[in-house]
Amino acid sequence: MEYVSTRGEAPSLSFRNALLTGLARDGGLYVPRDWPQFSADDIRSMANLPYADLAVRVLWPFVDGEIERSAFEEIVHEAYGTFAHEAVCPLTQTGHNRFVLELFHGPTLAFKDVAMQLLARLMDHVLTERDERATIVGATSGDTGGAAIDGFGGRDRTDIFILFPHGRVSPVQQRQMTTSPHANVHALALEGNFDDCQNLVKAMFNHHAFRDSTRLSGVNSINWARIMAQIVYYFSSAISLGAPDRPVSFTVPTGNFGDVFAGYCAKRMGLPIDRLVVATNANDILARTVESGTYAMEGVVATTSPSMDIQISSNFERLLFEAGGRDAGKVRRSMNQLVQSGSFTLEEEVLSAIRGEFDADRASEDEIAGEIAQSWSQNGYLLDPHSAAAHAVARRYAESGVPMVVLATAHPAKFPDAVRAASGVTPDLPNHLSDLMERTERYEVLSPRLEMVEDHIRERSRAG
Ligand SMILES: Cc1ncc(COP(=O)(O)O)c(C=O)c1O
Ligand SMILES: N[C@@H](CCOP(=O)(O)O)C(=O)O
Repeated sequence: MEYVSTRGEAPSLSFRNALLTGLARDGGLYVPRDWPQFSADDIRSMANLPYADLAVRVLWPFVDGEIERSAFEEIVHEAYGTFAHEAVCPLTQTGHNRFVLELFHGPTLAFKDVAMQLLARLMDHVLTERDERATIVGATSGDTGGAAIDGFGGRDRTDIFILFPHGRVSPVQQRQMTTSPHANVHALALEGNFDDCQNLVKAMFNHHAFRDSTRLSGVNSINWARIMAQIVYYFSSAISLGAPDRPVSFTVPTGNFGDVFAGYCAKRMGLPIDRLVVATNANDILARTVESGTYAMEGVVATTSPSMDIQISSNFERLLFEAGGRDAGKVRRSMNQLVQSGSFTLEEEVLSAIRGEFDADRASEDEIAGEIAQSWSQNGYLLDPHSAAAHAVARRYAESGVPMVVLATAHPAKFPDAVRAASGVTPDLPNHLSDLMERTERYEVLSPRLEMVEDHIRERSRAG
């Protein structure tokens, strides 16, 4: 499979090169040249497969031939062997025709593990085959960082640098990044918000001399392989609920638009998805965009769902590319306008293509707290604030006869203060993290200046 950039000016790449590249050299994001297709019979034949076997079936067309099939199977099985639940991503029913897809049974209790456990092993495999090293950079609003550090920590071929907004992640999230015992892990607390961290990561990729000298690789959802891995759980949950013979809708707590874009990919591949509902917190740029047709940045407010406190939603660019008929010129113009004026307006046909697939809505802080409380008192089911935002929004989009699956993207124990305040219950961390708050922290505080961050990384990277 070949991968093309959403901005049309970078060379197309093979799977292995797209995996190691992260952001395209023209500033765009890679997407597959074609969408693999699964017929209804293909999907029927996937019923009852264990999660790892299903992942091999769904993902193989994206990898096809570039990694040996037996090695790929081994990597996938090893990645999902790290999950604490036999089903990997189990479904729980929380209401009439409403289900929660639990994506938090991985090592760091966040949905990021589903992709990161696979990505780290795939990168390691390719780097070993090529006898190369890489410098991994990532920006996080809390969860990507911990998951990446768990995936890459101790791997000899990579040094990993994670930029997080100082003081704006939960204490559990911070410690998952700052207590790694591995020398190849570097946690960097930036004086700024998540968008500042993400802008710095993109600026490092766009600084080609730095990028080449440090052999930069990215693990944010700008990396296609992150999205790819997340497609699988749309298949597993929809098949459990009757696909391909019954359509299913999904509500997805959204920030960088990676997770919900993976649902869109699943639909393009033949999975009968009815609606994809984008759920935001008070940082509702995506809900406003779908309502008004204008993507307009405002300030970020800190919420109890910090991983969604985002204004620059990277993967929306992938959707613009698809909804605009893969017109890279249009994407470039919109992205340039965003940089210059902080907003862009969608053409009528692009907006109507988006509205044809997506709904979007927000949950306020009060609604999120109310949802955590209601779910606990009615069902004895604890939601974390991100999942609660989606669960609250999902109630508004119930359709008779179509199951609604709400993606639960984090374990409530990652956000104990917000969960306790809303429900009166303090969720416990699982055993493997029970001493997390006593572990010694190691991190550097930096100001969000490109030269300073680059110098810091250059001095510590072993890849150059
Ligand atoms: C717990 C949680 N929920 C939801 C999101 C939003 O996901 P995405 O950025 O893929 O839209 C994130 C961060 O990515 C997260 O960590
Ligand atoms: N919410 C994310 C932000 C980064 O998103 P990514 O999916 O692009 O890595 C986080 O938790 O860090």
